[in-house]
Amino acid sequence: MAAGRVQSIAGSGLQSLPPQFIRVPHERPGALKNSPSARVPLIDLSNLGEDVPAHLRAKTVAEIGNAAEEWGLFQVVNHGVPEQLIRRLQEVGKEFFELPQEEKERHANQAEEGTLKEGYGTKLAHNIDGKLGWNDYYFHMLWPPSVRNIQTWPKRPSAYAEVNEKYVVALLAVMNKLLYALSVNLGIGENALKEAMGGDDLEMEMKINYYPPCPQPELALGVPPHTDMSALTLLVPNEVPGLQLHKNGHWYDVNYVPNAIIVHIGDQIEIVSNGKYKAVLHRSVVSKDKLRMSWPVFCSPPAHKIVGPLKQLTNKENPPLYNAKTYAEFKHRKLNKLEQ
Ligand SMILES: O=C(O)CCC(=O)C(=O)O
Ligand SMILES: [Fe+2]
Repeated sequence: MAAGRVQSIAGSGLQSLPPQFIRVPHERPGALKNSPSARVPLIDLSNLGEDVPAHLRAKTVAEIGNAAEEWGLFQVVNHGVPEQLIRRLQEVGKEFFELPQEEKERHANQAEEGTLKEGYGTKLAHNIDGKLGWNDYYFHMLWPPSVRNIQTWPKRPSAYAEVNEKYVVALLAVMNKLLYALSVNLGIGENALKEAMGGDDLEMEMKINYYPPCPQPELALGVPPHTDMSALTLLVPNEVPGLQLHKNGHWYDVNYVPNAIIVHIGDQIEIVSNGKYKAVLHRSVVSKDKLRMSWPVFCSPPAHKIVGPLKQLTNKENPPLYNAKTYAEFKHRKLNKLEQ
């Protein structure tokens, strides 16, 4: 099946949702009534600064550690990424999606089932009765500069590359702070997690999610339930809520906090921490009359890096709970639904 763009389908003025987007009843957003809005932990990252009293820093490290253990997701404020830069990132991403369809198609990726390829895309169903998400996306490598393929980035708007290059530098500092705090909280030395994720070879990938208004949002999902394969995912949404996380058998809305960055613990941090930190199960829902967009940046080890439970965290009483393997192998297995 050729990939129909959700944006084009949405723009054709439908009154009801085409069948390929209708989820089975138990997957529908309304299946669990009154899913409460979760007050996910909100953490002030300025308290990790060098000039902050030691007891405040220790308190922040503990807050981050607890959030990673209990929720696998939290939001950070005073993170050091300028508000204006986040706004620019969002403007240039939105402007790309507002280009004429033929121009967007010139950036179309060569998507194969179950993989993300650089460029503009729409996910294909994984199997014969697989349902589609109400979502188009753009995906490209962002960091380090040696892995960027600028020719796969949007060419318009013309500020796109410059804004993204600035954004990733600011975001790298946030990622480093988080990996530092997560390491210190495990009592394994402040650089241990960064090193376990590849040190300076750690990679960052930009995804822009575009969720147009949906005629029957109660029957659809934007992105179906999953944990991210990454180490950490750092996401900024627009102001339209839609991210939900699964906790204690319920789906909870993640509340929108202006200018906050949403941090997801991904599979690789769960593995190296031998399960102490939890990769968060999450999904996105869509809106009847509003455009939702989100900008997750996936921070992941390079393909060749072997990832397994850290030796310092395992012993006779705490045997390793995960098999060590390269990140490339992990991805291959997850995308093809093979046992890890
Ligand atoms: O749009 C969102 O808030 C979540 C998207 C997501 O989970 C993903 O793209 O991996
Ligand atoms: Fe995700």
